[in-house]
Amino acid sequence: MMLVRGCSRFTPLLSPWRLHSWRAASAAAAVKPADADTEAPPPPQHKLAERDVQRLTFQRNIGVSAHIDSGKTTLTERILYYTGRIRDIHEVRGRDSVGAKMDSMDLEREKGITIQSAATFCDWETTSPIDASKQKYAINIIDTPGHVDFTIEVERALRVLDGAILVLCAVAGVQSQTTTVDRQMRRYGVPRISFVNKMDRPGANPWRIVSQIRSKLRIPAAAVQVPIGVEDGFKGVVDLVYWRAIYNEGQKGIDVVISEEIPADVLDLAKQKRTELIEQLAEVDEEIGDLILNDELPSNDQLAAAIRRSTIGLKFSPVFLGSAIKNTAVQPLLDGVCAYLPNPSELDVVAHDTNLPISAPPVPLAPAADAPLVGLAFKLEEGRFGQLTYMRVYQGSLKKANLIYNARTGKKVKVPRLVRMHSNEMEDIDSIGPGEICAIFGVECSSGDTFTDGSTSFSMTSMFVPEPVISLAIKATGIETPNFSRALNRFKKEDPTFRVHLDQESKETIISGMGELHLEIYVERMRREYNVDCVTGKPRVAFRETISKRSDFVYVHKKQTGGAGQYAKVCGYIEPMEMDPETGKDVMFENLIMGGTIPTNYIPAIEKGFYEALEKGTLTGNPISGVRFVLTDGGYHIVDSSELAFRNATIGAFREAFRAANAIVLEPIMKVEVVAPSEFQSNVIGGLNTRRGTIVDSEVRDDEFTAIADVALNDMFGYSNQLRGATQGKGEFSMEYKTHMPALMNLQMELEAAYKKTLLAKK
Ligand SMILES: Nc1nc2c(ncn2[C@@H]2O[C@H](COP(=O)(O)OP(=O)(O)OP(=O)(O)O)[C@@H](O)[C@H]2O)c(=O)[nH]1
Repeated sequence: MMLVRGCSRFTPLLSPWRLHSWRAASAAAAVKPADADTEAPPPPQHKLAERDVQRLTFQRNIGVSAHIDSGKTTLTERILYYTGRIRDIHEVRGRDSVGAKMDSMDLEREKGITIQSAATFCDWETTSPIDASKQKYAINIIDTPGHVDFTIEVERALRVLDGAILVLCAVAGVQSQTTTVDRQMRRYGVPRISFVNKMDRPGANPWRIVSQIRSKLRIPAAAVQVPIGVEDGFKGVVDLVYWRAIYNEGQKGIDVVISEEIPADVLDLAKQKRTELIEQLAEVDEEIGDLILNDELPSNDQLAAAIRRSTIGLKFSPVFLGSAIKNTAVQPLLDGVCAYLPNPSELDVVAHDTNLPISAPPVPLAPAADAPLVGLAFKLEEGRFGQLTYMRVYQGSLKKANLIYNARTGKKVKVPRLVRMHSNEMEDIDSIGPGEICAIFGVECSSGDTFTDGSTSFSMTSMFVPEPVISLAIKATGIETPNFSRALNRFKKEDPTFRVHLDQESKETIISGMGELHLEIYVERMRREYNVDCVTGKPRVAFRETISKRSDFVYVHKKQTGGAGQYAKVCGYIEPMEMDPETGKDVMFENLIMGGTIPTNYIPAIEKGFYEALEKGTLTGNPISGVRFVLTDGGYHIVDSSELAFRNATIGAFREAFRAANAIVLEPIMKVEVVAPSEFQSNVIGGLNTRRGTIVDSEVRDDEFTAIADVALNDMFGYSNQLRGATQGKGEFSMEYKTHMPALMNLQMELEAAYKKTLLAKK
C-alpha cells in the first residue's frame, strides 16, 4: 500500500498563493442545456490571456445542495478539514457544542439546520493520476440550506456557481427536496456530480440511488466507485476509472491510502459496475460510443475525459459514494470536483446590452482580467460595518477604491472595502479577478443588481424569486420601537422571498414568506438581534388574484373642485401573462404610446399606479399576479394633468378592466412528501385524499413507503397532528410550494364573502 497524502492539517490563512487564487462562480443561468434549440451566442469579445487560462484552469466554484439532513454541512466540514482550512472537525449538533463552521448563526447551531448559505474557499491537490501538474486547485464552496423555506438561498447560490455536488442519503435516496434542487440546477444549467452519503447507515443501497437518479431526476448517471465494506464495515471505495482502491486512515481519515489491489470480495462487482459506467457513457458521449461500436475499450484517461465532457455538457452525472460522518471517501469526491466539474472559462456566460432593444442577442462575457468589469450582486447581508454585498465577478477585475456603476440605477459608487468570506469570517483583499466571488462593504444596492466599470451598459438577468405562500400579522409586544421596522426593512432587503406590507384596512403589519419555519426564524431573529418581542396572528394562506381574459380600458379621471383640477386619460388593455421561468416575474407594464398623447414624464406615474393597483385585488383583497398592462393611448390637459392624476386614472382604469377580465382567486398548491412505515400506507393515502390531495408518486421500499401528493396549502392546516395519529407518531412529512392554481368556486365565494364583510364593517 502507498500513503499518498499525509496532508498538513492547517494551511496558514493568508498563504500568498491563495491570496491570488480565490475564484468564484459563474452566471450559469446563461448556460444553455445541451439540447437547447436557441441559437448559441457569438464568441466573447475579449480573448483570454495565457495568465487568465492558467488561473482559471485550477479554479472551481461549487455549491453543496440536497434534501434536508442529507449531510451537506457535515460533508463541507470534512472538506474544510482535509484541505487544511479548519484545524478540527465539529459536528452539527455535536457534543462539543461548537457546531459546524458553515452553520455560524446561533439559531443554526441550536436547531441543527442551515438557514443561510455560507461561502468559503480552500485549496486541494488532487490524487487523480490524470493531473500530473500537482498544482493545487482553488475551490470556492457555498453550503446551502436543505429546508425548502430557505429555497432562495439555494436559488442565488446556484445562480452564480459553476458546478455542484448533489448530496443524497444512501438510504432515503431521491427525496422531495432533491427534485427541487435538481430543478434549480437545471434552471441555471449547473453541472453536478452526485454524492451518495451515509454509506455507513443500515440499509444503505447506492445502486437503488443510482437508478433513482436516472429515473426520477431523468439524468443519465453511473457510479464511478463501488464501496469496500457495507454499513458499519464501510471503509473505502474502488475508483472505477483508475482502477484502484482508496481508503482513509489516520486521525479523522486525514490520510488517503491508495492501493492497486482491488479486494477480492468486490472485484466482480467492480468489473460489472465499470462496464455499466462505460455503457452509460456510450449513450451520451460520441467518442465512447464509437469505441464501443468498434469493440474497443476506452483507456482510463479516455474514460475520465468522457465523464468530464458529458458532465459539463449537462448530459451525465458521475456518482460518488461515501460517509461524511465516518470520514470515509470524502477526498476522492474532492478529486472528482477537480476532475469533472468545469472551471469558470468553460461555461458560456452572457449579459444584455441595455442600450440595445430587448430582442437583441445577448453579449457573451469572458473571464478576462483586462476586459471591462461586469459583476452581479447576488446576496446582501446587513453587518456591523454596513451592508455586505456578495458579488460574482464575471468579467474584468474589481479593485478596492475603484468606482463602479450600478446598471439598474445608473449610480456611481466607490468600493471602500473588499473581502473574501470564510463562513462568518472575512479576509481583506485589494482586488479580485474574473470568475471569482467576493463581498464588498458600504455599497447600497439590491439583490440581483449588475455592476460595471461604466464603459459598458451590460446587465445580467437576475435570479428566480418564488412568490410567498404564507402570511402572518405581526406586532411588537408593548410600545413599538424603531427597531421593529428597522428589522423588517433589513430582512426584506436581504431576502426577496420575505415580504412586508401594511394592510390598509386592518392597519396590521403583514409578513409573508415561504413557510411557517421561514417566518418563525425571522420573528426569532427580531427578538435576538433587535431586542423586539413580537406577537403574531394565525398563519394565513397567501391567496392571489388574477385575470383569465383580456380586457380593454378607456378611462378618464376628472375632478374639478374649485381649485386646480385633475385630468388624465389612459387607454389600453390588460391581459393574462405567464410567468417568466427564468426570473419568476409574471407582471409587466408596457408602454406602446407613440406621438406624445401622454407626455413621457407622466409614464412613470402610470407604471407606479399599475403596480399599486396590483397590491390589492377587488375580489378578496389579495395581491394580483399574472397580468400584463399595455398602455396604448391617452390624453392630458395642459393645466390640470399631474402625476397624481395619471396615477389615480391608472388605478381606476385597472380596477374597472380587472372586473371585466373574469378575475379569479388563485391558491398555493404544495408538493407534500410523506414517509412512514408501510403498515400505515392506506391510512396516509386516505388522509391525503380527504384533503383533496392528488397522489403523484409513491414508492415502497423495505418497511417504509413514500407518497408524494399535490395538496392545496389551505387544506394542509393541522396535517402534522393528523399524520401523527394515523401513523402512531412514526410518519414524517415535508412540503414545498409547487404552483398557484385557481381555487374551487366555493372557496372563492367564501373568500369573497369574508372580504365584503370586512369592508362593510369598516364603513
Ligand atoms: N449515519 C450518517 N449520518 C450522517 C452522515 N453525514 C451526516 N450525518 C448526520 O445527518 C444529520 C444532518 O447532517 P447535516 O450535515 O446537518 O445535514 P444538512 O444536509 O447540512 O442539513 P440542512 O442544511 O439542515 O438541510 C446530522 O445528524 C449528521 O450527523 C453520514 O455520513 N452518516
